[in-house]
Amino acid sequence: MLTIPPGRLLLTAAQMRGAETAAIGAGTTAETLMARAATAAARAIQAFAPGRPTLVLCGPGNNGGDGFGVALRLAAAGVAVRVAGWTPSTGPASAFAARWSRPVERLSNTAPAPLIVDALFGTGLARPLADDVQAALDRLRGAGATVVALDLPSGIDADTGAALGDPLAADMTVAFGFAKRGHGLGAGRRASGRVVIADIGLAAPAGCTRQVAPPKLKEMDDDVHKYARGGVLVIAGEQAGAARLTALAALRAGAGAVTLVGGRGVPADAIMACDDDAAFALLGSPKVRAVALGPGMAEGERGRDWLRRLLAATTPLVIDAGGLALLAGLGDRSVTAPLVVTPHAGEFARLFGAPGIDRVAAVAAAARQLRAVVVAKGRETIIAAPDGRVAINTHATPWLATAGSGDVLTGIVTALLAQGLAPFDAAQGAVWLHGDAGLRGGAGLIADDIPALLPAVLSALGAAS
Ligand SMILES: NC(=O)C1=CN([C@@H]2O[C@H](COP(=O)(O)OP(=O)(O)OC[C@H]3O[C@@H](n4cnc5c(N)ncnc54)[C@H](O)[C@@H]3O)[C@@H](O)[C@H]2O)[C@@H](O)CC1
Ligand SMILES: Nc1ncnc2c1ncn2[C@@H]1O[C@H](COP(=O)(O)OP(=O)(O)O)[C@@H](O)[C@H]1O
Ligand SMILES: [K+]
Repeated sequence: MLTIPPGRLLLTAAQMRGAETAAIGAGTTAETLMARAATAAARAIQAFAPGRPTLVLCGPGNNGGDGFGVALRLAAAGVAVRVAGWTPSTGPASAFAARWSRPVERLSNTAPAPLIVDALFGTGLARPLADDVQAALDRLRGAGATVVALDLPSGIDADTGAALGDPLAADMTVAFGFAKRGHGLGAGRRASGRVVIADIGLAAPAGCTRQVAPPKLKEMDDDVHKYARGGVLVIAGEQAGAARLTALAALRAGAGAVTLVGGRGVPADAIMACDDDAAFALLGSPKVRAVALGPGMAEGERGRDWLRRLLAATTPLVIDAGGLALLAGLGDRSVTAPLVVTPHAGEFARLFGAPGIDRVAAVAAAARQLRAVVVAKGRETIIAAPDGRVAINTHATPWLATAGSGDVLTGIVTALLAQGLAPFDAAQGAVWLHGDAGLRGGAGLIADDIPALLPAVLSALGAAS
């Protein structure tokens, strides 16, 4: 049995401003927060690349203020530091800039150094990088310096990870207070390098997005029986491969018994086969604790019947693949069953419309609208619950982008639901296990390998032998 511990928080720029305002309201000044940020960053830099001649690029806002603070601390520690600025500092940053008594070089013609500290823009980046800033970054990029970004690589949108320019790729990013969503998404994920969190005494507001954490395994009761471990029913179409992958994955992920309807030609092995009528009869019995609908399924009246029936039932349900196409065509999407849907990008757009630049917001809205847990699969898988909770999984590999990989994920989610996990926890646990199996398989991975890798994944989490 898995339990899902809370993972690392990922804040938006607005949530960071809220945390800052609350701290300032409680008596901490903006200058104190900036000093804490600079001290923590200077320490992290000294540990990462000790004593290296350094160029600090300082922007006009508080990110630049952090940069001046870092420059002052590195210089005090005896490091050869130069500062280049773009436009004069404003707000609390100007106090830190004023303490820097050495020259401030012009960003447009400053020479590189072995270590570059990027303190141009952080959470306040509001528009694409200006041409002269971009030109300076492009010139400095060519020098091959080690890059440390303060809070975010300059040019990355804090909320979406979108590139508002072409940032210097950081070897390390020192994030102040909390990681931001942009560190884990899109271009921001690539540009951030290793993300180190510097505690500056801020409290996070409620309801922040989290990164999916590795699940924890609780020991299995030694007198358990197969149906107590969770029976799964898989309602598949005619494609035997997809059906078999889902059913096998459910078994490997700990379902005690898996019954498969459809998937013509699937060999019996450990999978129990039955027909639609027998499966209807099983619904609601203790032999079926969760149902998967859709692997290998084409659109048609049989699938629509199943969909209507399952949505109006109370057994936890996972809908994927062909089941999602049927759901997209359904006029009334009211749901009573605890529901998890697992669309890839194309299926998501068909069901809910194109997500636009803010995928997290789009997936959260979809979950609210459908009153279901939505698992939006991809390089970063975004998992949203109807109550507003959102988690992001990056523990995966592009080798998982292989035919049938999604069918395997469906089986794992269904098995975890059958074991009694709540839909949001089952979805997170399954996505992490699937990602970990992919990482273990590595190069050459095909979907058939993923169920076979699950025993090693579960053992590493401490499954009882
Ligand atoms: N939130 C907090 O509690 C703390 C934040 N701190 C720092 O403050 C940063 C946020 O500071 P700010 O809100 O001042 O924002 P930034 O310093 O990230 O950038 C804002 C400044 O850049 C300008 N600007 C934005 N986009 C631009 C663009 N594309 N081209 C040119 N100019 C642009 C704005 O007009 C403003 O002057 C954080 O990333 C972090 O580094 C730290 O000092 C510690 C505490
Ligand atoms: N670039 C990527 N990096 C990591 N994981 C990926 C990437 N692309 C796809 N995946 C994962 O691979 C799986 C593919 O699922 P899906 O598209 O439904 O495949 P299929 O329909 O062939 O079964 C999902 O779990 C998805 O998150
Ligand atoms: K920065």
